[in-house]
Amino acid sequence: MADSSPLYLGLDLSTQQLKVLAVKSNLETVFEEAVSFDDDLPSYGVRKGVFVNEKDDEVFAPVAMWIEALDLLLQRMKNKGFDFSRVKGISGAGQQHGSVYWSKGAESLLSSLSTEKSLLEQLSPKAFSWKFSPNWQDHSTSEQVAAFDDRVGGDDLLAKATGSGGHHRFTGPQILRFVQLHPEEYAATSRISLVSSFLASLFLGKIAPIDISDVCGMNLFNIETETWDDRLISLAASPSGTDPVATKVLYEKLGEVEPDGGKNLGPISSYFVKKWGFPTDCAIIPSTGDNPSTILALPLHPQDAIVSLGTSTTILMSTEKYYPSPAYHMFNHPTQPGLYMFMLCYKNGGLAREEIRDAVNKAKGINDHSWAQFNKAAVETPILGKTSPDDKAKLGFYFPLPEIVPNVGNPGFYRFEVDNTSKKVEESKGWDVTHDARAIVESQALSMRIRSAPLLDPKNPQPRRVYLVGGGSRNKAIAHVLADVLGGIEGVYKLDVGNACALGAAYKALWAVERRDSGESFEDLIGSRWNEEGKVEKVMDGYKKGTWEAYGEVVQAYTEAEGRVQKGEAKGDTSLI
Ligand SMILES: Nc1ncnc2c1ncn2[C@@H]1O[C@H](COP(=O)(O)OP(=O)(O)O)[C@@H](O)[C@H]1O
Ligand SMILES: O=C(CO)[C@@H](O)[C@H](O)COP(=O)(O)O
Repeated sequence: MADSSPLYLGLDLSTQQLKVLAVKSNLETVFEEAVSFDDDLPSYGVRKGVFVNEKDDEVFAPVAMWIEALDLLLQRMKNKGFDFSRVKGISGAGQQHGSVYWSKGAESLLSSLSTEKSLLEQLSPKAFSWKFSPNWQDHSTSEQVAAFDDRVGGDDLLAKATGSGGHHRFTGPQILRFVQLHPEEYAATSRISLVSSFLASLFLGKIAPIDISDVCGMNLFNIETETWDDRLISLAASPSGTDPVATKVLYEKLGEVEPDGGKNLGPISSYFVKKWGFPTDCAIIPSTGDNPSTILALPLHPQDAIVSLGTSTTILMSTEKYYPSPAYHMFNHPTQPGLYMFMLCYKNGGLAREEIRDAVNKAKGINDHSWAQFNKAAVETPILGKTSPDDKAKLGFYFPLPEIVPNVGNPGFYRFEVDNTSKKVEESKGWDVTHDARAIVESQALSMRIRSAPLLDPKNPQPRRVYLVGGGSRNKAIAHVLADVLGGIEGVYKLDVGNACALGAAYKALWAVERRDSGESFEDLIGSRWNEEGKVEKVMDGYKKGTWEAYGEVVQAYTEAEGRVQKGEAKGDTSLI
């Protein structure tokens, strides 16, 4: 007999793809599908999911492309025989910070969709006052970020209030720039969604509220008072920052924030029932950011860290401590009031590693994008590129794009050498590009190690476990170097679950629908059904005596070299070879 047990869908609308994953109540993943923006929707002409306007430091994506991706994803699911009638709940994960500007007619369009036509035909362009969404790689808002920091007395006070100092990609500065550059389109905007709440809105058939965790990526929400911060809303609303009418208008465009990550926002819109066969009682649960969603892909212990090796590279931890600093981000936990998510986000993550991979291949006369040479070089190069204890340590910083951590506006590649005895840090005259394969992963991991230290128990300054997720997690050489630098008392693990953000979203939908009452926590419900066998694979030992300590010895030199890069005092190179 055909299985008719409930299914829960998690979608991930990330930079390069829209993915979906379905789980059963016992947490078993039974279906996965994806649409790649570059490969499956070439007519938009995006590269790696985005358009880049280098002149103005803008990075953005067409909203229509995401809608067409959803049409295509559902069609592919149907073609594969997916049984929509079993879906009892849907939640999602969206690339963070991006904003979608709905037109005045949007709600009525969303609520009266005809099954004769696709979502794309009916919503684009009419449902939007602006056809693009700024992407998290955008770097165009320096002026606005300075205004945000100043508004509350500096980036440390902004971090205290909102969980982060001012950041180019954060939605508040992006909205202010939109107000300044596109006043007519802003006036024609009825509501502003994040990418996550945009996704939920499509399924709900009306504008969904912004989620309690993803809202922390806006520089607009005060985590301490648990409400929009009036000082920052009024700044984003008008360049003067003192226009009460403009402030009121922005409050209306943003709407309420939903405090319960497991709230049933309502049943799925009738369009999806009639067109695809979803049941009428399928619940739409708030979508959150892709990073908050990732920490829901497994029951995370205190002192555990997740390293997400996607387009961006992030390190995530769940913590009871609200310990804000402009050096990193704190978000509300997506399901548990009183818990927080710590995050560092590197723009030069996957794309920078790919540049080095290609340079290493080129140096070896290989003209493709395979990882074999990069991996060989990363594993065979000794720790910090030192072949003997007296050798100088090699430290590299690889920023083909402007970087978030540290805040570096000018792209470039920087190589330093550290004298073993004097600890003097000098810019290198250059080294063989094969050293860069290890050096880039060491550099990214050292940054994570140094900046996550305040969150770890000082008596136990290593994570308990490091979990790797995202496209790069299948790479054992990267895991090897990360393990050397970060340690990990129990080791380094790969979360073998397909897409962790989509899985976290599917678990969130499951928890929201099946929790006994609003008191049953996500951790309790998912923890009681979780069996790590088949889902978690140990890929490396973590702590290796001597190795972890060797990296400890260059922490100071690393901080000094990074400071020079940040202050523009290092020369660097514009190419690797
Ligand atoms: N074998 C591999 N080794 C290292 N990196 C890889 C490998 N396979 C894929 N990647 C990286 O994974 C990234 C995409 O990760 P993914 O998690 O799918 O993306 P997104 O962040 O858009 O969700 C690419 O930028 C690519 O560099
Ligand atoms: O900007 C951030 C987090 O602050 C990024 O992590 C985005 O959320 C995009 O994620 P991916 O598409 O790389 O998964």
